[in-house]
Amino acid sequence: MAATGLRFRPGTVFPSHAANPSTQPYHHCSPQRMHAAKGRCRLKAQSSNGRPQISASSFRDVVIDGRQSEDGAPEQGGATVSITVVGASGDLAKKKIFPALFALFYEDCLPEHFTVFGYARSKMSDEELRNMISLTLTCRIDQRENCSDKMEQFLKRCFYQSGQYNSEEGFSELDRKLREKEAGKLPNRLFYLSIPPNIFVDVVRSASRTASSSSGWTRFIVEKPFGRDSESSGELTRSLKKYLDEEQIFRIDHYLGKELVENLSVLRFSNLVFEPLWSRNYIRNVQLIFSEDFGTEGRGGYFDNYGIIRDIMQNHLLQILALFAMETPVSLAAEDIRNEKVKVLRSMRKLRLDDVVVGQYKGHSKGGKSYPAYVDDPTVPSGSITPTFAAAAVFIDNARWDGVPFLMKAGKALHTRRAEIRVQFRRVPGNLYRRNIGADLDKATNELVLRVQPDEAIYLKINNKVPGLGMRLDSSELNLLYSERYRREIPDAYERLLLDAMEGERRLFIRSDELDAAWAIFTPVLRELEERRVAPELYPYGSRGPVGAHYLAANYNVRWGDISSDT
Ligand SMILES: NC(=O)C1=CN([C@@H]2O[C@H](COP(=O)(O)OP(=O)(O)OC[C@H]3O[C@@H](n4cnc5c(N)ncnc54)[C@H](OP(=O)(O)O)[C@@H]3O)[C@@H](O)[C@H]2O)C=CC1
Ligand SMILES: O=C1O[C@H](COP(=O)(O)O)[C@@H](O)[C@H](O)[C@H]1O
Repeated sequence: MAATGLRFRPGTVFPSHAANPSTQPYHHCSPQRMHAAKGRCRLKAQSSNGRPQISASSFRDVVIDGRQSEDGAPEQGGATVSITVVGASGDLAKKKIFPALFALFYEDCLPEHFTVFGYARSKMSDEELRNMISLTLTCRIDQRENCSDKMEQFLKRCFYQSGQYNSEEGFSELDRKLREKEAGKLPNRLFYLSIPPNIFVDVVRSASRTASSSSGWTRFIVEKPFGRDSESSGELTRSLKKYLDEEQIFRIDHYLGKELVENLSVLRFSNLVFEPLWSRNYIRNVQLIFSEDFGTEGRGGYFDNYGIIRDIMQNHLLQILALFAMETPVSLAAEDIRNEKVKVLRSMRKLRLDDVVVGQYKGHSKGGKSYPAYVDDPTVPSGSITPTFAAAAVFIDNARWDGVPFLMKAGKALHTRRAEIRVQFRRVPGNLYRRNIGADLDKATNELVLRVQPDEAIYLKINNKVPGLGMRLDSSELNLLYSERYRREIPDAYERLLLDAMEGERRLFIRSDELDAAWAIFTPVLRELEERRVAPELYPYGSRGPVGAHYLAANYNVRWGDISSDT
């Protein structure tokens, strides 16, 4: 396989190469497989914008004989990357970022010379940070061979700096320690802002002034929420751009790092059977569904200021929609893809209040167990009307999608945890088998389901003849269940995105014009919901959500796919 310019990740092979051990997807890292994995993680030579970059591969290439000093810091020569997790004491850092960094290290996807720093106000020694990280290692790696050895090696590369978020002294001290670890190598620095949004700008101001790399790149991964509406988002962008170029800002939407979402474009653009059907001519409606079987437990304080529309719909579901509906990009380069996504978003109608249903979960007892209401959370103001559930019908006013309802549904404390994309096709015109199907022809239409999580799968519902002498049809599934088809584990979204940020690959990060277009769709309705104090429909914790969602779908002659079947 040609390597230059292409991105090879562990497992990016076609089955026809399976006989060649050097290209086999590796499942777990035996020494031989580790060697193969190194190759696959490291072959990328250019970032999507075509600029030469100090990619992970370059580290390995430049430092041919790189050695570590006692404390794990790299020695002279070559390049290095320092990853500073700002807000290191927080929930996301512990739950996702450190485990993802360790998984990348374990898979040999990090550069030869790297250092991880935690930064937060909490007082902690390096040892305490290491202890914290090791205790919260609940990643996919923890059952693997050599995990504890690798963990020890990883922890040696982790350090901590305590400081205020608006303090140039704190970040100057960090800069001093970073320089020490960089030990004269070409320094590249990645800051991950895993902090509440009200301090994003403080951190960027202080860190960019005092802790930017002197000669390598400096990048900032910015977590959501990117504002509450068009105005605050615009303000945030303007403030960040006082200190950073757009090129340095990596706005993360972790749904874009999920395997099935990444696969959406492959499915569409590399299979002849799908793309010709991908329009209003054959597709009746598209459904984007997110549900969680737990409430806002522990995050109520943050959540109450945002609500489910801002937490899930305006970003995760809308990003999936844009990828789903975009025209074929000129190439797979980040700017080509983001150009197409922004065109779709700009073609969308502003969401109307009549096309939205909001809900909030209420307390519920079942089987002797009681489940709290949203407003029982002590961090939620009493009498809050913040929606924990929303359903919406959105439309793309362009030639491809004119009149096709895109239905979104997102909720917390529902009966199941699931994220999926459902594509319901039109009925077969003049269907020869209509007698066998019955009166409701819409029930017998094809449905393509991409289950993003859990149990990743792609399946297509088709009408099929039940074997036998008669002519009875049923709805059956052509099912690609990932756990059966692929032996390898699916990486966490944060692994992919962290690696991308280090490689300067922006394809899965949100550009500022995409963000503006996304807020333009939702801001008017969010304002109206708040100004009119629209009361959410209450639904019991653990239920399927408000019935209003069914009426909304029925207005467009749609049945929710996740309700009508349970598959
Ligand atoms: N947690 C999650 O599942 C997800 C989080 N996010 C986003 O990631 C970011 C981080 O989230 P999360 O880790 O949950 O946040 P936390 O509330 O855990 O905050 C992270 C750290 O920031 C510091 N901090 C907290 N509140 C304040 C404050 N008011 N002023 C100054 N510092 C504060 C604390 O560190 P210290 O006191 O030590 O300085 C804390 O450990 C947020 O933007 C969030 O929206 C996005 C998706 C999912
Ligand atoms: O961004 C967010 O996502 C999580 C759900 O992420 P998942 O990868 O576990 O599906 C959600 O719980 C949280 O409220 C939201 O802020």
